[in-house]
Amino acid sequence: MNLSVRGLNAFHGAAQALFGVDLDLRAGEVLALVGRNGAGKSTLMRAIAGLVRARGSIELDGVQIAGWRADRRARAGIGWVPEDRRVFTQLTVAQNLDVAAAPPRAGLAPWTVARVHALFPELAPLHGRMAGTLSGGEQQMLAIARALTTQPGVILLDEPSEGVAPIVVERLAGAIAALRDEGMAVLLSEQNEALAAPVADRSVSIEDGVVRG
Ligand SMILES: Nc1ncnc2c1ncn2[C@@H]1O[C@H](COP(=O)(O)OP(=O)(O)OP(=O)(O)O)[C@@H](O)[C@H]1O
Repeated sequence: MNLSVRGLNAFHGAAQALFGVDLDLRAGEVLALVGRNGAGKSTLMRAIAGLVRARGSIELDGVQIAGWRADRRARAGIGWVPEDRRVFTQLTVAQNLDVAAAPPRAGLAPWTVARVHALFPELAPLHGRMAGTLSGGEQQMLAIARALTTQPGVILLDEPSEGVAPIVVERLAGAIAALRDEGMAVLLSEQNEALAAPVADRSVSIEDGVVRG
C-alpha cells in the first residue's frame, strides 16, 4: 500500500514533537528514517499508527485515516513494531502469532504462519516456547512476525536493531529486503547504518521534529 503524510504536527501533552512533517512511502519501498535520540522518529511512527495526538493528513492508498482510532488504522493496513517489541512474554511464540492474526487483505498475499516461518525459519522450532524466554533477536523477529499476521500493507519498524547481536542485524536486513521485494511498504527508523544502509531505497532525516529530504 502507499502512505502519504502531509503537514503532520504531533504533541505529547502540551509539547509539540513534530512540525509539519511530509512523507511519502510507496509499496515495495524501504524508507529509512534517521535521526538522533529524541529527534522524533518514534513519535512519527506512533502518530501514523494513531497512538499520539496529531493533526495533519495521513492517506493510506488515498484514504484519509488521520481521524481514525489506532485499531481501525491497524485493520486498514498500518502495521507497527514498537521499539520495545512488546511481545507477550507469558504466551508461546505460536500464541503471539495467533492473537494478532487478521483475515487476508484483498490484493495482498496473506501472511500465514507458514509464510512467516519461511521469512524467519528461526521461529519455527520455537513455536511452543514462552516468548519471554527468547533472546532479544528472536523476540525482534517474533515482533515483526506478529505484525505481519495482522496483514499490513505498510509496516513501521522502530529501531529493530536495538539491543540485538550483529549477526541478527544482518538477518533482519535480509528479512526487510525480502518484505520489500514482496511489495511491502516499510518505514524503518534506524540509527544503525549496518541495518539501514544495505536495505534502504531512500532515507530522510528528522531533527527536532522536522523532516528534511
Ligand atoms: N510520552 C512522552 N511524553 C512527553 N514527551 C515525549 C514522550 N515521548 C517522546 N517525547 C519527546 O518527544 C521528542 C521526540 O521523541 P521520540 O521518542 O519520538 O524521538 P526518537 O527520535 O524516536 O528517539 P529515540 O530513538 O530515543 O526513541 C523528544 O523531545 C521526547 O523527549
